[in-house]
Amino acid sequence: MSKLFRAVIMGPPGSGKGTISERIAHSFGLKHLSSGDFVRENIAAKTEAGVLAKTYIKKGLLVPDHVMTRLLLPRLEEMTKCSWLLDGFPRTLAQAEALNSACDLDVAINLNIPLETLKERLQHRWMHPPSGRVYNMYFNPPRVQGKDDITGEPLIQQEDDRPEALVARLRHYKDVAKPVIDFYKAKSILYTFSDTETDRIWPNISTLLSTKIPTIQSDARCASTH
Ligand SMILES: Nc1ncnc2c1ncn2[C@@H]1O[C@H](COP(=O)(O)OP(=O)(O)OP(=O)(O)O)[C@@H](O)[C@H]1O
Ligand SMILES: Nc1nc2c(ncn2[C@@H]2O[C@H](COP(=O)(O)OP(=O)(O)O)[C@@H](O)[C@H]2O)c(=O)[nH]1
Repeated sequence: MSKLFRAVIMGPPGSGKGTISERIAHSFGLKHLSSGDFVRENIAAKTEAGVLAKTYIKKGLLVPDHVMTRLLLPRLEEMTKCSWLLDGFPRTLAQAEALNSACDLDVAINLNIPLETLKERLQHRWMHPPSGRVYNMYFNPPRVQGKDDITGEPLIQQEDDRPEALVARLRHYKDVAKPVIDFYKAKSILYTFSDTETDRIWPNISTLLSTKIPTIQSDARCASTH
């Protein structure tokens, strides 16, 4: 049987996790699993974890670790035949430890993007909340201004993407992400990419993954996203 490949992608809000994950999923046939999408699906389906998660998100808080792991780990356990890339999880050391007990990771991608770049990007990020699809008015604008490409539904700007909220959000990210980064560094699977442009980072990530995933055979390719 072919070897399965498991990776996580980390980075502050606006660092390009979603954008780069889509490119990886498309180029390497990994399944893109987004924790934000899982949360939104559970909220829409009114599952027990979804109802609980909603109360935190409404207050602009992270969902507690035990709720996130309860939501995510069973989904990962179902995917024994897929190579996957996990985006948005783990965000805390407790989540990284829980994931470590459930499976072995091959690579942890860490995006290191300057603060000014993050501010600029998030100021222009528009989102389609039901699907989690994101746009940028310059980098990847929607076909019709203010409308989602697939459904035609309106796009919104998230409150916490506004510059005033961002600095506190980034400080919080740094505090909780540092132990996770150290955890993966100690396991020698951490790969950090620093630049202001996704298009300059992407060739380096692509080269890394080409060496790490020489032959994902067809039975381990799970091309669709989430
Ligand atoms: N690993 C996680 N731990 C705790 N809460 C999470 C996690 N993943 C998602 N969430 C919750 O779901 C919400 C939506 O997640 P999502 O990743 O789509 O957006 P986000 O926080 O705006 O991140 P980013 O801007 O980095 O894309 C988060 O704001 C958070 O409340
Ligand atoms: N200008 C610019 N915008 C980008 C670049 N890469 C991603 N974006 C946009 O920046 C925003 C944040 O990217 P996203 O993938 O959502 O980041 P995430 O929060 O880490 O998942 C989105 O609106 C993207 O379309 C880039 O290289 N340049």
